[in-house]
Amino acid sequence: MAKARVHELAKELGITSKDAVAKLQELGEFVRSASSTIEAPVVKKLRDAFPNAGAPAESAAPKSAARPAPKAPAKAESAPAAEAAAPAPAAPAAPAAPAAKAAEAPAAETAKAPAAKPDSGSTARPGAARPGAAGPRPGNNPFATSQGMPRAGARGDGERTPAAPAAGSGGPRPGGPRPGAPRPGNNPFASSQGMPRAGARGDGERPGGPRPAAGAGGPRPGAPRPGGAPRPGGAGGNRPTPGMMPNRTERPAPAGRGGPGGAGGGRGGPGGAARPGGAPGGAPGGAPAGGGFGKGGRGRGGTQGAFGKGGAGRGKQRKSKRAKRQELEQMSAPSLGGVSVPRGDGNTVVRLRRGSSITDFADKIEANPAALVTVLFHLGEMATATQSLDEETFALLGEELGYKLQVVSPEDEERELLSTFDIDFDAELDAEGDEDLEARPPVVTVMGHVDHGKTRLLDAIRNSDVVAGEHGGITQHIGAYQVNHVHEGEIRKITFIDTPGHEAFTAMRARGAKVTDIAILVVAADDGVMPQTVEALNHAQAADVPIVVAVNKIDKEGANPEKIRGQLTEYGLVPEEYGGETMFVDVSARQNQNIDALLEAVMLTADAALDLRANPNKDARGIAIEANLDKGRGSVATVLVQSGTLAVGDTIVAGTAHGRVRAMFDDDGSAVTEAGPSRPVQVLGLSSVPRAGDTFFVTGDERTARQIAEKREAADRNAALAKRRKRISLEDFDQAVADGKVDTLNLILKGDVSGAVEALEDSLLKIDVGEGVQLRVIHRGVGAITQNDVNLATVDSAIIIGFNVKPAERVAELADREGVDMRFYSVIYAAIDDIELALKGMLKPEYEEVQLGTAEIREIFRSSKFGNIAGSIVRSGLIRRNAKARVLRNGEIIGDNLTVDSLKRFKDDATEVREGFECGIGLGSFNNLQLEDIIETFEMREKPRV
Ligand SMILES: Nc1nc2c(ncn2[C@@H]2O[C@H](COP(=O)(O)OP(=O)(O)OP(=O)(O)O)[C@@H](O)[C@H]2O)c(=O)[nH]1
Repeated sequence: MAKARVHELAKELGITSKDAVAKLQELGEFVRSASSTIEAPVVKKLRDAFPNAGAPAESAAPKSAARPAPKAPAKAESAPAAEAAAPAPAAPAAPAAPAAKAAEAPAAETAKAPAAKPDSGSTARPGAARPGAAGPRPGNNPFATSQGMPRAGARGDGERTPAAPAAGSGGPRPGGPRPGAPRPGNNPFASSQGMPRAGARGDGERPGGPRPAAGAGGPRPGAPRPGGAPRPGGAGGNRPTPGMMPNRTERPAPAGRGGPGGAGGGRGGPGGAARPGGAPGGAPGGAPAGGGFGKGGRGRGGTQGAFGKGGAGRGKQRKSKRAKRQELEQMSAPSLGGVSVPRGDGNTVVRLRRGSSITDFADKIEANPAALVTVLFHLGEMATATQSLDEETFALLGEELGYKLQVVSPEDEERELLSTFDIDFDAELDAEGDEDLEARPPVVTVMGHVDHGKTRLLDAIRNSDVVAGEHGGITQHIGAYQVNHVHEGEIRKITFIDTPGHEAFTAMRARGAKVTDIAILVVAADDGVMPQTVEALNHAQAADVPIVVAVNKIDKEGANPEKIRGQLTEYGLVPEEYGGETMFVDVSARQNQNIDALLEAVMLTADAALDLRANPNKDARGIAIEANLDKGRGSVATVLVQSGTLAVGDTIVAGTAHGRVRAMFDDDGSAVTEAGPSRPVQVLGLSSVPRAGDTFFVTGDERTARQIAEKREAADRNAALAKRRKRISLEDFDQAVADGKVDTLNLILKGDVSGAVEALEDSLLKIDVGEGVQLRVIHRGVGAITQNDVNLATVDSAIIIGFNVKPAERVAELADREGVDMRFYSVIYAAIDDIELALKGMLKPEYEEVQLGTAEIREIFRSSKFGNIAGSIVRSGLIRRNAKARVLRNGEIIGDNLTVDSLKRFKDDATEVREGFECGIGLGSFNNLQLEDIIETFEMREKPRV
């Protein structure tokens, strides 16, 4: 049967064109007007709907499940077939009838499948049996589960008039083993919003593609297709996504034509396999969405006209122009969720920093972030514009929009940034030959459990310096020092980072900086291996840093160095005397006993395990270890030169600080003019204070240094914005487990007294955590929460529990910046309860109302379509679209639980409007508005727990 125009067919059937259009719409076919062309299956559908003029209409449905089936799949794996198969006695056959003959076999199979296995897939679903559901709604398809709900849903949407219930409404169908239901893709709002998605997607070409159709609550990408029954048109559906992309993006113009769309879609199902052109199905599939939204757009245009501007005539003209423009836009940029977003061609590369947000992405493609949020929403993911997204989500979004997203690590980004200044350290290193390299001292960090003697040991080591006092200077703490040690008759230098503990280490590691060559693990012989000992060694091992064990306090009674050796063996540190590779040295920091032997062990380990060489004959590169702002001297930074030689007068950039080296000092306060590899020096002259772990290097000129610093600063600012989210929080722990992101809840406990910390830890460890989840206390301590705790939490995605303690200065800010969840309790049980609930996934965030702003109604515009629009002036704060709202009249609430459905500044949609400005506010169906009413808007924000 050939294509026909609606009015021709109407004539043939002896009905009016209007009736024909109405009937088609009722049947779920979208036709724009009587002159629209409709495809053969739709023609047949219409004929069937008017039995007098043609085929019997109602015959198929009530009969056996198998019988109508052959006809089904044409309608896109599809509703009608489903209805036919469904036990619904009242299921009208009409939609089934036009099915394409080509698809008989698969359809039959599909149709039979449910019959044979009553518990499988869709037939079991009560939804299938609903008489109402079996109606002409194409999407409401009992087959859908086996055939790919999304597809069915999408198709239905594609063909349906905008008013028709979306296929996606199948989502909440009761019961039924529908695997799609609980998935994230199962968008509760899908029923109305699935439509554009399906359209945009052009489902005819990608039945059940791996994308979740919002409307259908369908499988997330990669999700196993439920049911497993062969899908009609499955071949098309199985086509790889990339193949679909170009189709989608290059979809040709007929997007606006609903009628053919439906038909094309119909063919698309069974034909999908054989027909290379997804386009016929796809393009028209897009049509209804476009049409639907175009219409919406015009409607909105009308409302805009109503608000304040222009006469009716002009308004009308503008409307139609706008409609036309929208139509055009829809053709070239198919919409998803009713928004238009600039699209890539499938290969357009967009580079984003790790931790970027939708806003960052929007900036790159010059799109509206809100539009991207909507698109993502339709892909089954919810995110706010500023929330940073993971790579997977970006990939999903990018693929949908035709972009290839590359997530760049901070290291890569730094490399890129520097390459714009023609700086390439990798190439520089590659170019260095053996002849350029000279031995450099090892850099050592001392780590260990609290009170095991780290500080004391560092002091003892420093005092062991064979040439100490040479300069007669006064020892200063600058964050690192060098000692001279006689090794094999030769004076050798060793550099010590003298901030004991993991502090420096974790802080720098968190920034990806590698400073330490060797770690000395201090263990008190009278105490033994403690949690922080283990943690320290874990850190060192994770960073691939060889360890020398200093068994300290051997002077003490009850010291048992052998026990320490035995204990550490369990952690993979096997003493040399036991045949292992780790050197253990028994020392007494207090009595300066065996310190030389310890340094000897460090030298031996360094010589054995490491190639400690660097080129001193070039501009210096290194790392900032410590920095502070001195009242008199300005920024004072201790840097460790890693290669090259730093000289007074050099221009350097360190993190976001830059400047010319005005003066340098070493750890005994002596002025230094030059510092070679592994030498720590205090540097004066920087513009600001770098952070521990920031890299520094010498640049040719000050301008370059400044520009690099500025670029880094901008990048940091963006990253900080994007990172304003919790790495892991108690509330989302359960979800993170479900997503497979974590399987361990790492905790850091800090309390005011050790008894409380221990009690808390004991109780926590007794919690029945359930299967597949672990609870681990990675660090505990007495005292305020420190930056180090936050750094540790950052590295290990831990949550910090403070019991009767508060964070130290600047720590709260750091935690916020790094997205570390900190919680404070003063009752142990409250902490235990929260953790327990989090582990069970029951700790739900508490929200509080935060007022955003108020607006006063100055004028009311009545619109039959959109309800009343309140022409208002914002009196305080701001009015934001989608915010919650209530209406007050003389101080009394006359409407509550409302939403700012639409917000406009004159004719333009606005996301928010600030104090003093006029705007048009639509509150959905709430129409009880009067002049001078106050519209109060607010937001529900997560309440911090106490
Ligand atoms: N008897 C004895 N006591 C020691 C020795 N080394 C350190 N101590 C004592 O142990 C206590 C803790 O020493 P610190 O050096 O402060 O320990 P720390 O590991 O730096 O402690 P935190 O900074 O709190 O992590 C002090 O009272 C030291 O005097 C030792 O070799 N023998």
